[in-house]
Amino acid sequence: MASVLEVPCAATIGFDEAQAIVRTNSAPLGVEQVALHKAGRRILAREVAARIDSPRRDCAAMDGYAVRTQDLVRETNRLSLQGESHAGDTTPAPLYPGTAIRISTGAPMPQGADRVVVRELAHVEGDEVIVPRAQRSSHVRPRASDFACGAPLLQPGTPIDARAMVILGAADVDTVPVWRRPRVHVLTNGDELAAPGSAAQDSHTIPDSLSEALSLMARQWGAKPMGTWQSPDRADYLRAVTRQVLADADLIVVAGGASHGPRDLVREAMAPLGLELAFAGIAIKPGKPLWYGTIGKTHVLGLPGNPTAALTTARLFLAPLVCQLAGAGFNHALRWHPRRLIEPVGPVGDRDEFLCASTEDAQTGSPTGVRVLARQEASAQMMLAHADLLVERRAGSPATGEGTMVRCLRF
Ligand SMILES: Nc1nc2c(c(=O)[nH]1)N[C@H]1C(S)=C(S)[C@@H](COP(=O)(O)OP(=O)(O)OC[C@H]3O[C@@H](n4cnc5c(N)ncnc54)[C@H](O)[C@@H]3O)O[C@H]1N2
Ligand code: MOO
Repeated sequence: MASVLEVPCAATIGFDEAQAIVRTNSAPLGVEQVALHKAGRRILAREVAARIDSPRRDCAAMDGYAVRTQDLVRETNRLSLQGESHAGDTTPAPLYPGTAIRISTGAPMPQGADRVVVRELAHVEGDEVIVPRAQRSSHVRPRASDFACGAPLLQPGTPIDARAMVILGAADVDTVPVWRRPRVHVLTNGDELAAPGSAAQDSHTIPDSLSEALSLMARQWGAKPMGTWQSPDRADYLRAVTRQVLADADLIVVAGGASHGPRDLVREAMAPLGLELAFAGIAIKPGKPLWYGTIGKTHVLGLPGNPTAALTTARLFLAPLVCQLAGAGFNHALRWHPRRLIEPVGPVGDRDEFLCASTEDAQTGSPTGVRVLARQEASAQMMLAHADLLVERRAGSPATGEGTMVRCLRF
């Protein structure tokens, strides 16, 4: 990467190039072994193999009677009842010709039995059970028919969700190798900022609406939030905070102070700490002042201060960067999908646009439609209440009518 001093702040690159730079500069951080009960939402780093067969033995799939198919050749068949087998029992006694054993779902099949007659089809008379001719299903779950001991269960990169938890638990796994979570610090800056709840008493301030939002977004995509820090527009203060958080930051997210105002000091403040800038300025709307670099091994992502611009660019860059560092892969956060515009949109200028939009049912009633919100303002915040999607429109695209397919990303 070039030094901060070599790259003019006005340098503007395209969206795809900027994403490629962030992606290729970042990699998963390292592997740690974590107890299963703490592994929820983490990303599997290595393949995990089953430690046991499932089922462990041939077992009953239904409550009923374990029998031999050869004993069920007539329309009705009378068998002598000989004991029981329940889930958790040790191996039951073997089944002899002409006999049946009462069995419950999940219980081991007695040796010699090859099918279960469901309770509903049988009736008991004294110490005998009367069962019909063999039906199509044997209602037996063969040993290792779900998975065998040693079988690979989940591929590296799999997020450990509730479904993955079932599989890992079933395979008797108690610890799993997962990628380390990126430790993220959020740094907002501006003389005007005050913590939410404390702005009303001072009319010169505005609430800092980004600290908690960015911290939450980072956490939602797999980061470990380490703290939020507020700085006035002072280079010495910004530098001191940065120096302090560098001790345990994999990623510093900065909001504000990204453009060219006399008080946009963040990059200048970080330069003496070794900031290596990869880009500053990108041809997208909103988010033109976005910048990215590293200080040693720490990634630094600079978002514009306008809140909707900050959140939009965070969704496009912070979310995939966190996913990349957390082992889920950059594109895990970039699941673009097509939707049909339900209203026309205007032409696009010379920057790619990412528009706040809302999911709308198309006239067919299928939830595939999208409505681009009317007033797109990088500084507006209320618009976010309705924006559950971002719509991508490439630079130079003409106005387009209702019904056109556009690429969308969950916001
Ligand atoms: N001469 C130019 N001026 C501006 C340009 C430009 O290219 N040339 N870009 C504009 C664009 S686009 C944006 S976006 C803004 C962003 O600039 P900064 O990142 O330097 O942001 P600030 O100046 O610090 O703040 C902008 C705006 O956002 C408010 N803000 C900042 N942080 C927060 C926060 N944590 N919570 C709530 N609101 C915040 C701040 O009060 C300002 O109103 O610059 C344009 N200017
Ligand atoms: O690009 Mo700025 O991010 O318009 O608001």
